Amino acid sequence: MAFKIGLLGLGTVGTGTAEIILNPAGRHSLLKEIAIHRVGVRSLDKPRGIQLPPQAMTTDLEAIVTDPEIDIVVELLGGLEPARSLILKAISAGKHVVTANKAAIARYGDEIYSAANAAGVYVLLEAAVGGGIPVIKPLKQSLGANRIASIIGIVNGTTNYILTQMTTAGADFDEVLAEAQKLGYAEADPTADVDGLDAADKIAILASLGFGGRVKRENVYCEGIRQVSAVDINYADKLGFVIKLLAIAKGSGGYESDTLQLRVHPTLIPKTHPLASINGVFNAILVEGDPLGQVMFFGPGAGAGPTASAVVSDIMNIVGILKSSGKTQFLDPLLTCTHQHYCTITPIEELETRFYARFLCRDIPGVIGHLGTCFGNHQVSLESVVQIGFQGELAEIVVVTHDVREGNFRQALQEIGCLEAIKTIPSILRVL
Ligand SMILES: NC(=O)C1=CN([C@@H]2O[C@H](COP(=O)(O)OP(=O)(O)OC[C@H]3O[C@@H](n4cnc5c(N)ncnc54)[C@H](OP(=O)(O)O)[C@@H]3O)[C@@H](O)[C@H]2O)C=CC1
Ligand SMILES: N[C@@H](CC=O)C(=O)O
Ligand code: NA
Repeated sequence: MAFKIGLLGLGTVGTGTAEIILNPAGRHSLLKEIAIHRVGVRSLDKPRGIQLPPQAMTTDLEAIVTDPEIDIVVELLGGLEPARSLILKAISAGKHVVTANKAAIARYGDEIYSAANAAGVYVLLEAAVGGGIPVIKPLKQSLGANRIASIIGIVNGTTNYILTQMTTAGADFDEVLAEAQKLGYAEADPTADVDGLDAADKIAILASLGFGGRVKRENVYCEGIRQVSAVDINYADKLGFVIKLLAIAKGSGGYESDTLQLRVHPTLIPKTHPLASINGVFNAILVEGDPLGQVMFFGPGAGAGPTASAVVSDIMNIVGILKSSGKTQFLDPLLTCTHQHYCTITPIEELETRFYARFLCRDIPGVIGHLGTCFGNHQVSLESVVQIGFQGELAEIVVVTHDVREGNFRQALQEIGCLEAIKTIPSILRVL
């Protein structure tokens, strides 16, 4: 008897998922016991890249999540609604759920996992972070013995693809974004990628798993890559850095540590750092724990095949459990989410980090001295100050600070902004 899947969505990831299930040859034998029973889409007339029996296709998604024949609902719609309501309905109908929807889980994880635990069903989400990279299950299971100190990742394929193309080919932002959309990497609304929201969803999920507490999505500090310019990419290169969109979660005391720093922003990374060489659509997540030390998960972070690989592995995981126990009255605590408390997130102005700032100023004697005085007034110590180029009549000065409290750095910038010689401060970026 086959285990029946109700597939919600037949777009990039849905099609990739169906392709694997319909072509089990040469893969794990459990795949032969999985059948796509029904598929829910928005439009029945759209041409599809895969052949499915027309009678399996429907626009009535509620009928799928309540269909008594279906064992596992696979939600690959994206967006918040109707995804959230359909997941909750599937759970209350006793279905296990597999989803790639980080946006919905990051915001409604609390509601969804409470419902799933009460109903005795699994909600698995390996595809939601890092696409095809196994990172959710390793964090839940293989790293469970560790006190996690930090999780730092490049977790958005679209922005990494854009930054890589801008760095290596001097490509234009809008053109590369259009390419990423064509390749199926970007979200339906690519502002979620470009503005860092997708990465923020993902780090909220990873932090919750790594640090054993719930995270309020709105507490994740988030900046995207719109302000990263070719000029800064060049300066970063000259100073020995590359610019990447990083998602960072750091705890103060391991598992169930209550205070976390949680942020997404473009970051200058030393070229020697392991994350510096992660290019294109690839993602990587560097986890540091005690006693393990550092471990890095690397692979394709978006796209049909890689993401479907993660979706299908979750389906197989559930099928394996159903086959061996026949029921799931007692959920495996290493596969579920049972956190009850919310972590406290440190406000961004309290955090200490290095900064890169670029100033455009009149080329008059003493400017660098004035900058140094303003920084000194706010306990901001400088690691380097360089004046390399000109933009028209204006000199360009770039500073890199030592670790400083963000609040102090911002106060210093305010004072600097009032200096007669300073015209603008076009870029402020953090440095790892
Ligand atoms: N693309 C990627 O690389 C990755 C995506 N993800 C996540 O996977 C999920 C799916 O993404 P992706 O496949 O790229 O998205 P697509 O936009 O390519 O596909 C979405 C599918 O859902 C259907 N759909 C959407 N809304 C509705 C609705 N209201 N009613 C009925 N059907 C609906 C669409 O139907 P129709 O075809 O008729 O329009 C389409 O088949 C998202 O949560 C995304 O964040 C995660 C990792 C990587
Ligand atoms: N839009 C996302 C898709 C995978 O999660 C990305 O670009 O990483
Ligand atoms: Na993954």
